Amino acid sequence: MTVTEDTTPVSHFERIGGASSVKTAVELFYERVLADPELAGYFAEVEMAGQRRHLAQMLTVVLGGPNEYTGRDLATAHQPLNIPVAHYVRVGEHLTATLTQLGVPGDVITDVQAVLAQVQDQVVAGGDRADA
Ligand code: HEM
Repeated sequence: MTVTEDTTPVSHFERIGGASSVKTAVELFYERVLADPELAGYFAEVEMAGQRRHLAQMLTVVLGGPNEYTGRDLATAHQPLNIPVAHYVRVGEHLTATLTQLGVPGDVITDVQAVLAQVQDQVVAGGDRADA
């Protein structure tokens, strides 16, 4: 029986090791992004310490940890950047590769990818679907 797997309230956040694991993942993720010549330019003027903090806070929420997010909403932060779908896909690949490299379980990665798909319209150019 695997009933306990479905009913035990252990979040993905706890399973992967909590805040320190998220911090490591975010650091590795931005190392990859900044080393990618297709993406580095977006971050040329960005203050990366705050950027890492905000992504770590957001990833924590996505993984079912505490919500302490203090950044802007995703559409406000990304719509001015005119990001094409190809770059959105590339960023998602870097995140998946990072989580895989760190040994994050496959079901957690699948759930993170599902959230990435949900926010695509807020992130990519012209996709702002704020239900006004
Ligand atoms: C795929 C899902 C994505 C998520 C969950 C995400 C998450 C975030 C978060 C939490 C922030 C901080 C907002 C703030 O500090 O107020 C941010 C900012 C930023 N993101 Fe993303 N992001 C995503 C995709 C992308 C992509 C595809 C690019 C570029 C190709 C990108 C480039 C940036 C840049 C340059 C900033 C800083 C904007 C500024 O400071 O004005 N992001 N993102």
